[in-house]
Amino acid sequence: MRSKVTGAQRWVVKIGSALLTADGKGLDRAAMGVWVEQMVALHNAGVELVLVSSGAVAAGMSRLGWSKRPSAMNELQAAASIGQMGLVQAWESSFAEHGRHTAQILLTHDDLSDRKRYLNARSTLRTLVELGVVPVINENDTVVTDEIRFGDNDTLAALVANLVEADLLVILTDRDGMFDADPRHNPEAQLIYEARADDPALDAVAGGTGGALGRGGMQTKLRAARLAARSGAHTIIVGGRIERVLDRLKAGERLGTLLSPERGMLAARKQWLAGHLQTRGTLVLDAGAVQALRQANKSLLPVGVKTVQGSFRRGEMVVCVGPDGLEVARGLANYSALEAQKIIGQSSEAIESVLGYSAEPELVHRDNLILV
Ligand SMILES: Nc1ncnc2c1ncn2[C@@H]1O[C@H](COP(=O)(O)OP(=O)(O)O)[C@@H](O)[C@H]1O
Ligand SMILES: N[C@@H](CCC(=O)OP(=O)(O)O)C(=O)O
Repeated sequence: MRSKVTGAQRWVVKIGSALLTADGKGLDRAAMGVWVEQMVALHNAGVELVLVSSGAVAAGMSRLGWSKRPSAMNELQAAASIGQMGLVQAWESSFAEHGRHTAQILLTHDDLSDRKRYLNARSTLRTLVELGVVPVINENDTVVTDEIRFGDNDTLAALVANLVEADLLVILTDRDGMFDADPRHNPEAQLIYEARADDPALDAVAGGTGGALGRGGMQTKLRAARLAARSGAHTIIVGGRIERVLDRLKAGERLGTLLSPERGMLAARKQWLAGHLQTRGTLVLDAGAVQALRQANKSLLPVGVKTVQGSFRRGEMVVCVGPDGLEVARGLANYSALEAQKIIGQSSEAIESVLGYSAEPELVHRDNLILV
């Protein structure tokens, strides 16, 4: 029984090109329908789901009648933009049969390394998930080159797992999981059931690149598991054609390869925060706020802040000091310095009328706060 999997509340499910297309002949609608049924069952069981779907290039190739993946970048990008239409239509109509909506999100890695875009993507995704809609994410292939060339949606899925703070990343692929050698070349290869994501022995076994349609192979899947582990997520690499694979994973069956993070989710996040040394401003707290942070492990609300110093943007690191000027904590601000100036000393309910909008009730959420 895999308790980390059965207990996971937020899943990112990534489906690769190798699986989505029926031997290069367009999208495998029947297979998509079977995954959708299972995803809907997970949803009904209270699991929050985000889907990362490849397959745009492969679907575009089929619409254009191309049998060979083009090597020219402009042709790949054209194929992706044509195929993306079919891809989202197929997901939307399949989920609609179960009364569920989907939402299309196209992202690039650059979007996620820019703090402001990162926060915007995060709040959109959170809102969609709260609305019970399944976001369907793919790379924005028109504006990127490296990712489409390397077929690296595995990395995108891991970045999404970090973004939505998923506890589980499920990478569905055309093999049963990660083997101790490339099964295409070594029929004796054995499935690895469990490992620590950071185990260096895995580098040697994940050497080969992918198949004709997918491009990343196991290497990008391993890297994805390591990235996902940074925010404390577990990763499962598993065969998407295994019967009722998602249902069985949810039931705790030992399928595929489970790659575990070295630390728990919150610990991983706090560690990441602690390594974030550059601070952009200071919040001076009143005695009550200092006590709430230190003794009750609470979030910092605007009402407990007396002054704001420095110039910081939403998402940047600020130092929190007590009335005596001594550092109490540091954390990521939910509002910029200019916005913070306007809302300090006020109740969280007042944020909306002061700013004209309200992002979060806290100035710094406790998950983004480390006590000093
Ligand atoms: N150690 C390994 N275990 C399993 N598969 C491997 C391994 N090394 C390389 N591979 C290859 O990786 C392929 C899956 O990657 P890829 O084609 O990129 O799929 P996807 O489109 O699902 O991302 C498999 O078909 C397999 O041949
Ligand atoms: N974003 C592109 C390429 C991504 C890709 O091939 O990734 P994968 O099959 O997951 O290794 C697509 O949708 O076709």
